[in-house]
Amino acid sequence: MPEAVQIRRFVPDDAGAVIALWQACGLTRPWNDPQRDIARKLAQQAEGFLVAVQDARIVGSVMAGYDGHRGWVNYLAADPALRHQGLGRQLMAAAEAYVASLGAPKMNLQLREDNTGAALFYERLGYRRDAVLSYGKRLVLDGAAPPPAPLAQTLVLASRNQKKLAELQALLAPRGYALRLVSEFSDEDVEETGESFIENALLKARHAARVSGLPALADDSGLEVAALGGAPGVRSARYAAERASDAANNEKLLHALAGLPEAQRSARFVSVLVLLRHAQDPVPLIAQGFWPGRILEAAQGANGFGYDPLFYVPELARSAAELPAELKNRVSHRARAMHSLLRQLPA
Ligand SMILES: O=c1[nH]c(=O)c2ncn([C@@H]3O[C@H](COP(=O)(O)OP(=O)(O)OP(=O)(O)O)[C@@H](O)[C@H]3O)c2[nH]1
Ligand SMILES: [Mg+2]
Repeated sequence: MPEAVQIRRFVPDDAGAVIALWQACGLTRPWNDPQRDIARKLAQQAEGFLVAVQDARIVGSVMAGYDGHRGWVNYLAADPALRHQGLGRQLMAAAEAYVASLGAPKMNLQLREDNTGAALFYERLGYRRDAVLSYGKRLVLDGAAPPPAPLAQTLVLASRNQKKLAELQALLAPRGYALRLVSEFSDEDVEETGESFIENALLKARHAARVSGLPALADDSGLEVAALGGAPGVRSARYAAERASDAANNEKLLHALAGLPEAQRSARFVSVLVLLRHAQDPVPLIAQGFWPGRILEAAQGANGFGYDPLFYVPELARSAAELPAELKNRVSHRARAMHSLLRQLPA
């Protein structure tokens, strides 16, 4: 006899099974990349992404969220082998409870006009067809080939941090850009004298564009801890000392927060990206990305770099150093800044 269905939050390891389920239920469409849809949900109200599990198998899913006016539900899927057993109803009840807990006064959903089976299902749950037309406009063409790059395909990266290089390269490769490190062109160290991430990123990018003759990308990033008034902030790399090791910085941070309860350990990573077309570019492209979390009491995980082992990501219930590189690169401050930067590039 199969065990009872459990509904729980989606975790990244569920992705393969969930996508297979969506395919079995006919929910995938060429213009919606399911991996990207999952990544987007993990970045927004991730706790509204639920799965149904039976005998350690994913048999259902639902994505719910609240936009400040209405609750919305997407990707409701129930294993076709378990039809008519109340699984869809159970998932919808969980989705409704979630958006109601956020204060949403009404749940909305969209159905394709020819999906009469689903229409009957929702009517049985008390949903009524609204006298409205649904309009949409695509802002990102997920399924389409990437637009041609407007810049030279090779950019110089104004950084000496190999971990940043790896993350930024992975983010830019799908758009056809390659990165070369500034150290190929100059050994000179740029002093990061700015008070803001933007100022420091500009200093680094100007220098790299000048010594290489290439368009330049710089990332200035860091960790802001609320209880420390935003420190270490722009000084994150040199918090414990000039050229401090990650371990020394982490140790100093733990010490500074010693004894503080969880509720007072909130923090965020910040990444500012600057892109200059040339060394004198008067109109730099600038993008900022933020990643909220909190500081753990002890290091967890071995991936990533810097403060990753101390940075806990509540939506994923893991430290940043426990995330596979590919997942960190979908949800991090750097990924968010890069998506914003890419949106500013002319198509
Ligand atoms: O755990 C982390 N995960 C991250 O994803 C991350 N991003 C930034 N940081 C911290 O902030 C400093 C940046 O300082 P920063 O922008 O000056 O970079 P950097 O000095 O390492 O290299 P460069 O690019 O300046 O050459 C870094 O060293 C780290 O301590 C991170 N820590
Ligand atoms: Mg630096």
